[in-house]
Amino acid sequence: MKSEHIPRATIQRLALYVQVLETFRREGSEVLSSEVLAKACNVNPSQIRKDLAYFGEFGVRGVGYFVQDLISSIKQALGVDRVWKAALVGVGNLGKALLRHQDFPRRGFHIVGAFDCDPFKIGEEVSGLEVICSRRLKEKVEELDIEIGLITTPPERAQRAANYLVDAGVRGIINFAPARINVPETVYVEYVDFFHHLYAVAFNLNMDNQDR
Ligand SMILES: NC(=O)c1ccc[n+]([C@@H]2O[C@H](COP(=O)([O-])OP(=O)(O)OC[C@H]3O[C@@H](n4cnc5c(N)ncnc54)[C@H](O)[C@@H]3O)[C@@H](O)[C@H]2O)c1
Repeated sequence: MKSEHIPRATIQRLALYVQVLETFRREGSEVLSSEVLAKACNVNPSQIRKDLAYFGEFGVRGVGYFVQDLISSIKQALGVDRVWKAALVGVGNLGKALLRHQDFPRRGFHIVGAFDCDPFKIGEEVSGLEVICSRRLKEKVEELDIEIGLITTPPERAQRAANYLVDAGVRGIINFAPARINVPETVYVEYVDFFHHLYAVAFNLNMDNQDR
């Protein structure tokens, strides 16, 4: 892999390529031309070549990409060809839905700890996991080898949840709560908020309506 900085947009496109390639694989395709892959991903073929070039040489001139090989190579490049253990903090509506979602283990992300601060929830079982008091995060992160934290608390509690995770040694956080969190530079945070997508759709519909 080249040591230069890989843009975030490239990482996001690589995830998209895997998603599209897996669909082709399910449908029985073994080889794909770069044009077909590019069209399905809604990018141009040179963009795909540029993105893949960060990680090595892929594809055969005049043939295209071998679907399974490319999926394996991209997953290896992204570091998702292994199991990652995660903790979820905030076992409410969203937290429970994520805990019950079968795609996490299927894709190599095992949520092995569920934490909450509500005494009525502590001890409850959700999707085979006992809800544990968030004060015990540090102990459990060490015991269970947890590397990723998912925050699904109310926004005003997200910083506290992040503090628990950082203090426990977690270096990767996905924050589903609509709040920015402060963490040390060594901790990587991703924010997920479907309202951002709804805003984008609403904005575009609004623009279309104004053009009519
Ligand atoms: N990212 C998205 O697209 C998206 C979608 C829906 C909801 N959300 C957000 O997800 C969050 C959860 O929503 P919900 O409907 O599940 O809320 P909820 O009230 O049902 O659940 C929140 C849970 O967090 C727990 N909690 C509070 N403080 C805590 C702390 N310090 N440590 C551990 N647990 C703590 C509460 O006891 C509760 O069980 C909210 O911030 C909401 O805005 C995001």
